[in-house]
Amino acid sequence: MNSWRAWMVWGIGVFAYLVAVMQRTSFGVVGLEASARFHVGGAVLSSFTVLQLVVYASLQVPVGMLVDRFGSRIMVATGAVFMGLGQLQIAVADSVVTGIIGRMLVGMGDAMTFVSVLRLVPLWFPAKRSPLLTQLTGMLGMLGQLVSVIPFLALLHASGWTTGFLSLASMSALVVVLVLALLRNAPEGSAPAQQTQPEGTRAVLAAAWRQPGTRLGLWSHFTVQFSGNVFALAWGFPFLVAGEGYSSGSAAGLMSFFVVVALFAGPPVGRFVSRHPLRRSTFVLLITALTALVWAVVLVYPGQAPFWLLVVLVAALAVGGPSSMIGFDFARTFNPSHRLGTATGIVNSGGFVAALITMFLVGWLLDVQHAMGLSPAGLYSLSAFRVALAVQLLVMAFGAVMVLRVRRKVRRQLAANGVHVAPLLVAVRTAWADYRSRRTAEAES
Ligand SMILES: N[C@@H](Cc1c[nH]cn1)C(=O)NCC(=O)O
Repeated sequence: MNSWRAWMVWGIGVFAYLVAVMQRTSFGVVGLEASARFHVGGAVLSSFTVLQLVVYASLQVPVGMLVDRFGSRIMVATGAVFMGLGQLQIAVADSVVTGIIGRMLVGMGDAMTFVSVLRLVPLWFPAKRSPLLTQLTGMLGMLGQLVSVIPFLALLHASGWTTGFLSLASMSALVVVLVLALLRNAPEGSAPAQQTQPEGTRAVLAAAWRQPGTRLGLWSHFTVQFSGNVFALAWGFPFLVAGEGYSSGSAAGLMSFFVVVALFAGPPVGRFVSRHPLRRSTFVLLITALTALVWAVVLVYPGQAPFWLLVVLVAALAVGGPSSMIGFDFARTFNPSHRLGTATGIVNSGGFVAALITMFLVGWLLDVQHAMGLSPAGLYSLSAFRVALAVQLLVMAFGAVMVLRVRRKVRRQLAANGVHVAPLLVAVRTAWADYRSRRTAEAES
């Protein structure tokens, strides 16, 4: 394996993903301008994001199957073409319908990128590097969110809507050129994806789904990622400002802190996964329990929650992003490479489906309380948010139960292959005893 080539291919893949994240988040940062351009309020504007996410989530499995069939190169390039066309459309759109079509095109292209880029990792790098590189892919891609918050917003303010979105479209054009010129599906000599696929497309899907490791990845992604998405993409800002009564400047600060924590948490999570592959689901469950606990404290806190508590909440939510990458690690370690795209697509639909369901439930619970006169202080009152956001605890509990159920199957499968996972307490006690005897041996030598 030619290592500089592997790094170049991965680097181009990561750049394509970073641009996809930038396209994905670009609309969210221009809420005020979009409101004026399309003459609509927040509710209609949020439907732009929701529809984009619906398209993204519903395409994950088909995209995964296509990546296995045609390889990453063509899928990443096609994704960039769709995103470029979507942003061109937004650049000239002046009605809600034409704007939504643009965002849906962006969602389609975005859906094709992450799964395809992740598939490059095990094909170009040795297995021991995969957990960390998977984390780094997610982490570096997140920088795209900062690009849309800072330079894109500045350009749009300086040169106007059309120039801003045309510049985004040109970034996708650059991705198409780079990918077609330099990105290859696999190192020379290893057979291209479509030739190594011994089963038909449907059989690949069925086999990926039947593998309990894929479903453990799906439920891990479902359980640990959605709360952060719901917060960052939909309800975090209204909760902090209208519910908790903080200024929009403080809320924006917390949102930026979210990105920073998610960025820095990636490598430690990757290292943990490399060192303790048999404790991946336990890690997911611990982070979920921690998130649920912090949410519970925030939601029952009498009156306005103190700022430090919200900082803790945002940190817990942000760690959910890198932790959800463990889901892709399950997909990779339990599936052969010819169905890795399909398995990754199945996993990636988990967190986004959970986020969409929860976003809807929170909105619905706010509406119901208001309609029934249960939130006299207003639709977005703190008491109404408390009830509505508590629904997340149910979704987390459901996901955790599914993780535990599928994990039993995975452990039975591992045991059949001679790998026995000791109960956590036994493993911790053994590790502690090993550590103590190492220290004693060091002290005596
Ligand atoms: N878990 C996220 C990515 C991530 C990594 N670090 C923080 N977030 C994920 O599943 N991403 C899919 C995508 O298309 O972005």
